[in-house]
Amino acid sequence: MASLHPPPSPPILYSFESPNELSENLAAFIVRAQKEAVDKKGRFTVALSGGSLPKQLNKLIDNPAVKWDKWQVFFADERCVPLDHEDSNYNLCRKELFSKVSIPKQNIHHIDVSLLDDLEELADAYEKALISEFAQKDSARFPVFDLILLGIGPDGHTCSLFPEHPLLTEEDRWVAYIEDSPKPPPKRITLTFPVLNHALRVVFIAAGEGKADILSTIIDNPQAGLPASRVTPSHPGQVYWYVDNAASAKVKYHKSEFKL
Ligand SMILES: O=C1O[C@H](COP(=O)(O)O)[C@@H](O)[C@H](O)[C@H]1O
Repeated sequence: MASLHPPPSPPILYSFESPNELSENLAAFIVRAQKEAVDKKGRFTVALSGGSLPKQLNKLIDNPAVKWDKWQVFFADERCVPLDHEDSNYNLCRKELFSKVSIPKQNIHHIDVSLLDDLEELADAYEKALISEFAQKDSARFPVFDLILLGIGPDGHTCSLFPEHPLLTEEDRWVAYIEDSPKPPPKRITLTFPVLNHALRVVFIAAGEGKADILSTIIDNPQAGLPASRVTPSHPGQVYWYVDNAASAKVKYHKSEFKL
């Protein structure tokens, strides 16, 4: 019998000459996603990562098409440290983006640092922040982000979902915590696969030859089951890869031509 649910769409891979060209085209894509979301629902829900990602959003700054007051910003993962700590993903995004644009403070949903001593409470509180943004306005079992922006680590991790970690099998929670991250700092919270796999658009961003080996494993060999390969949003969700040619040098998968 035919399934009622179409299978996830294959990823779309765009590869650009340089990190600069990557950032420009990524900005154009984000602006289009924002317009679609705002026209439809009056708001744009985005999850940001830390690492190398925030810098690559630089072409959004000073772009008059960006309606910052419509953005509702969450974190795809966060390190459980104070907000002004050098390991904080919030702090990194603040330096690279928030301090340069005008997102209303109440629309940037960071962790509650008064709960840093109790990670279960902290993850629960973050999940509640997601529930109040999504569950009251949409009626889905899991939040449906308009856009989730992700990075990849050299071991194939994404968010704070690390290879072979028990969290890879989480099916119910929206936000989970870990205390044993193989990459420091050890204590983190993360969106789970059910959340990633209900998003409308998930974009992985990677630049530089240091990402070349892991990128080819994630994209060309998804059966290896690395965390980034497990991001396969259900219909009508779509995974995109925005990478530069140095990062995609070893990838055999078909590269699409970028068109807006
Ligand atoms: O620890 C983390 O690492 C990943 C990848 O970082 P990158 O520097 O290799 O881009 C990042 O996406 C995640 O948010 C962060 O907590």
